[in-house]
Amino acid sequence: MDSFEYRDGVLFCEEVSLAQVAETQGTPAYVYSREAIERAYMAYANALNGRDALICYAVKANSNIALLNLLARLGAGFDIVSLGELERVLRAGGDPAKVVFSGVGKQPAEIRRALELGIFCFNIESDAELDRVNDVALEAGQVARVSFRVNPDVDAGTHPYISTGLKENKFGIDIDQAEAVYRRAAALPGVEVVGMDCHIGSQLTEISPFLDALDRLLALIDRLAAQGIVIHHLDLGGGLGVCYTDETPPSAEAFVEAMLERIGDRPLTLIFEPGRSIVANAGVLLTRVEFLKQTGEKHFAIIDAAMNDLIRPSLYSAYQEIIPVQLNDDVPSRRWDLVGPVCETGDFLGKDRELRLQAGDLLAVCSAGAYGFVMASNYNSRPRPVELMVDDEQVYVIREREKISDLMQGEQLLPSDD
Ligand SMILES: Cc1ncc(COP(=O)(O)O)c(C=O)c1O
Ligand SMILES: N[C@@H](CCCC[NH3+])C(=O)O
Repeated sequence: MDSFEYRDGVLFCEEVSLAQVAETQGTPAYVYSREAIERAYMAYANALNGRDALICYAVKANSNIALLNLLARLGAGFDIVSLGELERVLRAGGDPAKVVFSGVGKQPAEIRRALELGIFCFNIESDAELDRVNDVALEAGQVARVSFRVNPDVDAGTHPYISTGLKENKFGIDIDQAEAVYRRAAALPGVEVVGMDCHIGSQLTEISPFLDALDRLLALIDRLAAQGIVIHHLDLGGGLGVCYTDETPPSAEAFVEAMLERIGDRPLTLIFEPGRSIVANAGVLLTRVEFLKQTGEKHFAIIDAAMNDLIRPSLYSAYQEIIPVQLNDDVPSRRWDLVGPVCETGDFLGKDRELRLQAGDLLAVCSAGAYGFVMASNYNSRPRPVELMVDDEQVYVIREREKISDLMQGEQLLPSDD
């Protein structure tokens, strides 16, 4: 987290004190560093230098339009999974011609709109979806460019909830059935076969599962070529992990170089769909300690952020580092469970954390830039946090804190009984 560092005992994001940010913007608050986002994106771009490639940022990781706009300015394409994400990309100034559309359940209206905008490619995940895309394209008088998401049946070695490349997962087309699907697609008038894609899971900390998947896909590409079906692009998905605590994932450069080396001089346009590795460590969730409380042997710090603001710890038992915004060596250190105000036992952001805490202290939950705000909910009728982008000395509100009135928007009372 280079863009976040202590200066005289206070945590800064770039040139901005996070204590100051909490004072002016309140808590909980998501704070992102522009510099960190751009650096993470450029690590991919530089490693691909000169190669025919597209970096399609996975919008699901963090879909704020200000953030998408920064990436679009750097030339990014986008990996989307819904009409909502597609419209966000457009609003952010993204180029539809650099959009790939993933996801297992694309609706006809979503396909229609994507065709109308001329996206780069549909990443198709089943036989039935192929028929739907073909039908919608024919109705629209268009031809859809398609790739098939091949499930290579490799173990990504990650949390079972975020592993996607095994036979037992719902994603993609079994590699053993893929040839037949490609042959069928090649004969359909509403689609043009252009690519192959895969995505084997998220938060991968080793290169070897990517290489295993790549080898299986390259062999399939060769088998298809022998049948006259030419694959023009290969999309390796996202999935590169980040350091939340002591993980040591390969750098984006090392990862891209390993893929390039294995692909050699094959005439393939390469696509990557990174999400987490672009934004996770570019963001923190700022929160304030409301109360300290002891029950039996346990010490709880009740903070103003909760599982509805950041669900990863509750959902995946994910570990996110939690650090003080202002260092305070005068207070004794002890182990705390950091819990939110939501009425669920599973509402915690960290357990058993050694910290020096007093009521009123500010904390930063680290690595919260990916799958943070986007997975936030209004459970317990809690307004979602403000999102802020720091750029050098400036702080920009890129999404206002929700108001109580926002929570009831669209709700209606029944007509009165009299
Ligand atoms: C198809 C696809 N592409 C890209 C991503 C982004 O993955 P990550 O955030 O792990 O890079 C995901 C989510 O895991 C995905 O499902
Ligand atoms: N939301 C998950 C990752 C899911 C990846 C989406 N395909 C996480 O927070 O780790």
